[in-house]
Amino acid sequence: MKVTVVGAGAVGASCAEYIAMKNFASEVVLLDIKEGYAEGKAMDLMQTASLNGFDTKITGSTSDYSKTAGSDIAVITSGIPRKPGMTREELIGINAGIVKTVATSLLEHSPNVTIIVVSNPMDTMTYLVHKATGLPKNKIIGMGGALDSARFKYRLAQALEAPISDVDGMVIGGHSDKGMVPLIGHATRNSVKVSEFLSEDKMNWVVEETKVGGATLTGLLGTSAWYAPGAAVSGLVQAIACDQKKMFPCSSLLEGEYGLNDICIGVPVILGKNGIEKIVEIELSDAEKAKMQESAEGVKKTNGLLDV
Ligand SMILES: NC(=O)c1ccc[n+]([C@@H]2O[C@H](COP(=O)([O-])OP(=O)(O)OC[C@H]3O[C@@H](n4cnc5c(N)ncnc54)[C@H](O)[C@@H]3O)[C@@H](O)[C@H]2O)c1
Ligand SMILES: O=C(O)C[C@H](O)C(=O)O
Repeated sequence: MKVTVVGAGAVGASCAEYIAMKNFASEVVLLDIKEGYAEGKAMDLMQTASLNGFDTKITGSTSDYSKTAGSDIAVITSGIPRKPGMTREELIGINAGIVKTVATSLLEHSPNVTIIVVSNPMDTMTYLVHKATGLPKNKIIGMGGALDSARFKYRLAQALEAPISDVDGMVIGGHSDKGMVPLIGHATRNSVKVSEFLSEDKMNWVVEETKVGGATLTGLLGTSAWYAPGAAVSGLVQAIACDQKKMFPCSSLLEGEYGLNDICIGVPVILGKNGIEKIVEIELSDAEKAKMQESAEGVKKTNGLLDV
């Protein structure tokens, strides 16, 4: 199993590290445009192999896509991150050009690749990869909901004063400060709805903190987060590489599901060796449907800025 990660910055290196630590891939190629940067990150990570006990071979490449040839899975993290006070949507001007070039270069050397899009604004970048590559829709996956759901569970555990392993919950919709739809009505503590334990105010707090999860970290760090994003990507890569049939909310091209068309947005999907093997349509309340609709309108507005 060969995995390429484009962009050897904070998120790309974290992806490579978590993938290697899980020891399921034979090879990870890191690629960046900064001369020597991916090679340096790869060497540093390889020097953790004997310490951390993995056999995955990590190599680096400066802009040489021939090194990525025959990749089964590629992760696109190249592009700029936001700074405090910015929205993810403001990154489109620079990141759209980068993501389009990267996706087409990947495909030239790996025609059967499955692409996981991370660069922001992620739902729009995922849509752009569809338009730019023409790959089948099961082979293009946007990562956002897996991360947002992890943040949702973190806040749920805090509010419940419970261990995270006790809680379950999912975030669908667009990966944006306003567009996320944390499904608080479906969230559980050991199969019991969290509304049995939490006041309306506490549940609202959980939802609002989840939606601004990325912005809160950007404010603290001065740039956006990388540990949880890298871990979330590694979970998707592993589900595909190991044919796990695991369910994650991912940005997926919709053709009528959830009443939406011609849009990539976060919905629950089953990930296995064929990428997105199924889009799962869950029953939403009227309020949740309205939020999903509003979220989709936001994503479509950003898609409208693309030159496709
Ligand atoms: N979807 C998500 O949940 C999620 C989570 C975290 C970050 N992100 C996004 O991921 C992106 C990367 O974030 P980061 O913190 O790693 O940024 P970073 O600046 O640390 O790394 C980005 C890397 O991309 C490289 N790059 C730029 N253009 C390139 C090109 N044409 N080809 C190859 N490499 C190129 C840069 O040299 C840099 O090393 C940002 O757009 C950020 O918003 C998304
Ligand atoms: O917040 C960001 O801009 C990066 C990423 O989308 C995140 O949610 O951490």
